[in-house]
Amino acid sequence: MSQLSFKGHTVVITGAGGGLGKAYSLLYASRGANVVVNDVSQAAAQKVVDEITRAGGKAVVNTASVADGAAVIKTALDTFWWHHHSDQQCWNIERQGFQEHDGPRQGFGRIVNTASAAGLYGNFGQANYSSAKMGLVSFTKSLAAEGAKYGIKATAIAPVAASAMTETIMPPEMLANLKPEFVAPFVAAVTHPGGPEASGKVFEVGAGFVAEIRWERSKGIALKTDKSFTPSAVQEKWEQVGDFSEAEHPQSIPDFDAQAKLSLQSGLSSNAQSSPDIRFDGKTVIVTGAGSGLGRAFALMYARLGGNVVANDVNERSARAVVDEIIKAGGKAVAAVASAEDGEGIVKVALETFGGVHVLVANAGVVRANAFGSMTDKDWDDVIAVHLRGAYKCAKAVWPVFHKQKFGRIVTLGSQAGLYGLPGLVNYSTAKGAMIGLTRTMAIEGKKYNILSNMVIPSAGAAVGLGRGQSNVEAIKEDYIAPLVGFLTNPLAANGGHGFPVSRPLTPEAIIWKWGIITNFEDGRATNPSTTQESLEQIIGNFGNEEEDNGSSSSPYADQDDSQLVADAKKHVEDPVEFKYTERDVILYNLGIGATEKELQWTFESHDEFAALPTFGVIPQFMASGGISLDWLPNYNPAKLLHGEQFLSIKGPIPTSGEFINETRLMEVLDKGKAAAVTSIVETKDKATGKVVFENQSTVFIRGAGGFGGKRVGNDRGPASAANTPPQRKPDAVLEEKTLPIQAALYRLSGDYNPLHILPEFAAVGGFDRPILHGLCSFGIAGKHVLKSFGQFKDIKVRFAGVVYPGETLVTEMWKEGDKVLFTTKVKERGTTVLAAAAATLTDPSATLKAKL
Ligand SMILES: CCCCCCC[C@@H](O)CC(=O)SCCNC(=O)CCNC(=O)[C@H](O)C(C)(C)COP(=O)(O)OP(=O)(O)OC[C@H]1O[C@@H](n2cnc3c(N)ncnc32)[C@H](O)[C@@H]1OP(=O)(O)O
Repeated sequence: MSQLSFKGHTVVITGAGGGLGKAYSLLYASRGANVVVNDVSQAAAQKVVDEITRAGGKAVVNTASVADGAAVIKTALDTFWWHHHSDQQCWNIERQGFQEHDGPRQGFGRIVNTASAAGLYGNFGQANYSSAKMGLVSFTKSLAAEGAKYGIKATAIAPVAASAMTETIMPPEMLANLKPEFVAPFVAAVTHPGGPEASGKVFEVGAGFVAEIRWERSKGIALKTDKSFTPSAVQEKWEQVGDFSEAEHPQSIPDFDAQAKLSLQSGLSSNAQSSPDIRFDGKTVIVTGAGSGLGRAFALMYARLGGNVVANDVNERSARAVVDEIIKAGGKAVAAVASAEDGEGIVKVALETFGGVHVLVANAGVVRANAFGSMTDKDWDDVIAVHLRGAYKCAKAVWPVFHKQKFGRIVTLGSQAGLYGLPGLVNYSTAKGAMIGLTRTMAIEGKKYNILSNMVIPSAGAAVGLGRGQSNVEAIKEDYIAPLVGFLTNPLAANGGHGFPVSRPLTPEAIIWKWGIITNFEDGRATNPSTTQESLEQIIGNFGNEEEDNGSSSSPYADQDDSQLVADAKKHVEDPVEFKYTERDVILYNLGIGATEKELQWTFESHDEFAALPTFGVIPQFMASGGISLDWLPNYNPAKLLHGEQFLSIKGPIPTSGEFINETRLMEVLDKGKAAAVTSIVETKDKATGKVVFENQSTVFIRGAGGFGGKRVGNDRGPASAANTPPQRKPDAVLEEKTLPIQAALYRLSGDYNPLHILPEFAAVGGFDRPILHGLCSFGIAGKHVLKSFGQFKDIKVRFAGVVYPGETLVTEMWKEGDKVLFTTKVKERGTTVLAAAAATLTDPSATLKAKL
C-alpha cells in the first residue's frame, strides 16, 4: 500500500526527545524521511533514534541548543547530504531540479512552527510564553510571505497534546485523548511536497480536532477627520466598531485605498460626541517614542485633553521639541530621554514629576528591514529589544502602580506586518506578533484590577517606518490614529473545524481529505473563541469521539443483519446541509460535464432555454453525502475510496438558481470482504417550499476497509439497485465524446474537491499513476448522451465499473426498452466498460429518437 512518502527528504525536528517532537520523528521516519532528532537530552534523543533505526528508518541524534540553529542544520547536511544525492527517488531532486552542491538554493523547504493557544488568545500567568508563541505565528507568516518565491512554505500550529504543562490542569482520562499521534499526521500532511496549501496559515490541532484560525476584521466605521474626531467620537460609535456581522477576513495586508477613504470623507458631517467628553485631566500618560510620528500625535492629543504627558524618546532633541510644543500650548509635559527598554527610568520620571501614572502607550519602535537570508542577529535583536522588550519593560514598571491604584490603561502599537507577515521585516513582524500575545495576556491578568490592555494597529501608510512622517496623504495622517488609541481590538476567529475519531490512528491522508472542512469559515461554521478556555472547548468536545450513538435510538434504516458497528453508525444523524447556487454554478457544472460554447442553452444564462443539465441534481447534495463520516470503518483511508454507484431521482423542474436543504442518512453498509460499500440517501428540499426536488442514493466503495463482519448483499432498492442488463441487440443509439485533459480540474469546481482527481501524490496512495476523473463527471456526460438521444429523464442510475482518466473518450451505447433507456459507457482508447448496470427512466417515453444513430 503506497502512502504519502518522505523518501529522500531530511526533516529536522527540535525538541524531538519526547512528546510531539518524538511523534513527528517516528511518523516521518516511518514514511521514509531522514530524521535529525534534536534534543538537549542526549539520552532522550538516542532513544528515539534507536526506535527509528530498529524499525528500519534513518535518524541521527543532535544535542545542540536550538539557539544554535546552524549547528542543528549542520548535522542534517553532514549526515544526510549524501543520501539526498544518492537517492534518485527524491522529490527534491526530481521536482525542483536539485543540483549537486546546490543545497541552499534547492528551491524547496517546509517549516512548521509550534505556536500555542496561549499565544493566540493570551493566557493568565504566561505573558512570556504568550508573547513568544504569538511572535512565532507572525514569524511564520513573514517566512511564508518571504519564502513563497523560493518554494519555502511555513505553517504555524497551535497543538494541544499531553505534556508536562497539561498534566497539571487535566485529569489522566482526559489526557489520554491528547496523544501527540493526533497532531503529527497534520504536520506530515502540510509539509509533504504534494500537501495542501497551508503556507502562512495557523491551525489548532489536538485530540483529533483540526481547525484553521484566521483574522477577522469588522466592517468598521468611517469618522470625519476634522476637529470632531476625538476619543469621544470613537466612543459614540464604539458598538459599530465591534460589529462583526459583515466581517472581512484579510489574508494579507489589505490594500489601503487612500483615495477611496478620502472620497468617503466628503459625504460625512462632523462626528457626534459621547457625553461626558473623554478627557485626561489629572491623569499621567507615558508615551514611548513620542519624539515624532504617531508617538508625537498621541502626546499632543493627550495634552490637549488635559493629561500630564511623559514624552519618552531616545532622541533628546525631538523629545524636548514635543514637550516645548505642549507647554507652549498651555499643556503639561516632561521629557524622559531613554531607551524604551528603560521602563523603570521612564516611570520614575512620571512619578517624580506628576506623582503618578495612569496610561501607558507603548509606541516606541525601530525598523531594520532586511531579507531574511541576510538579516543579522543585530537586526533581529535591536528590533525585538525596542518593540517587544520595550513594551514589556514599560508595562512591567507601571504594573505595580496600576495594580495598587486599581486603575491602569495600556495601549501597545501593533502592525499589519504582525498580523499578516511581511517580507523583509521578519524581525519587526515577529516583535509585533509577540506584542499581541503580551497585550492579550496583560488584558486577562489586569482585568480584575481595572487594568485594561489593548493593541492599536495603524493602517498601512502610518505604520512605523512605512511612510511615517513622510506621508502627505491626508487620509493617513498620524492624527487620525490617535483618537482610536484605547478603543480598537482585533478579535480572532476560528472555524468550526473537524473532529476526527480518536479511537483509531489519524493519517495525513485523512487530513488532506477533510481539508475543505478544516478551512471552511462559511455556512455558519465559524466559531469565535476569545480565550484559551473557549478555544479548548471543541478540542475537549472531541475527546472520546468514536462516532458513537448520539442519542437517537430508532433509525428508519436499521437492519437486523447489520453488525453492531454498522448499526451504531446508522444511528448517527447527520446535520442538514444547506446549498445555495446561482446561474454561474449551473454554467460551471454544465461546462464540467462537457457542454460547449455552441450549446448556449447550457452555457449562456440569457438563452431562452437556459437550463441545468438534468444530472445537476447530484450537485446540491454533494457536500451532504460527500461529507458523511466514514472514519468509523476499519482501516478507513480516504485515498482508497471510489465512487461505486449513483442513483438520482428528479422530482420537479430544476431551477437555474436556488436554495436547498439536504437531509442525509446512512442507508446501507455492506462488507464486501476486502472492501466496504456504503450507501447514503439524501433528500434535497427547496428551502422555501420544503418540497423534495431530488433524491440521491450514493454508494462509495472503500478498498481495504472490509472484513468487519457486516452483511454482504444489499437490499432491493428498486431502480436504485437494478441490474439493468442491456438486451443482446445492437444499441439503438451511440454517442461518443472526448473528455478534456482538464476535465477533472474543471469538474472539481462544482464541489467535489477530492484530491484524488487533481493531486498526483494522493492519487498514488489510491493506487493510480495519475489523478482520475470524478465518477459523477462521467455520470453527467452519459446522462447528457441519454438526454440528447431520447429526451428528459426523471431518474438515472449507474454503477462505476472502471476508472476514467481525464482526456479519454467516452462512448455511450443506449437501448430503449419501454420507458427506460438502458446504457453502457466505455472508454474508447482502452475498450473498458466504465459505467455499467445503468438506466434512465424517461419523462416522456413516447418521445422520438433525437440524435443521429
Ligand atoms: C457518499 C457519496 C459521496 C460520493 C463521494 C465520491 C467521491 C469521488 O470524488 C470519488 C470518485 O469520483 S472515484 C471515481 C469514480 N469511480 C471509479 O472510478 C470506480 C470504478 N470502479 C472500479 O474501479 C471497480 O469497479 C471497483 C474498485 C469499485 C470494484 O472492483 P473490484 O474490487 O474488482 O470488485 P469486484 O471483484 O468486481 O466486486 C467485488 C464486490 O463488490 C461489488 N462491486 C463491484 N463494483 C462495485 C461498485 N462500483 N459499486 C458497488 N459495489 C461494487 C461487486 O458486486 C462484488 O460484490 P459481491 O462480492 O457481493 O458479488
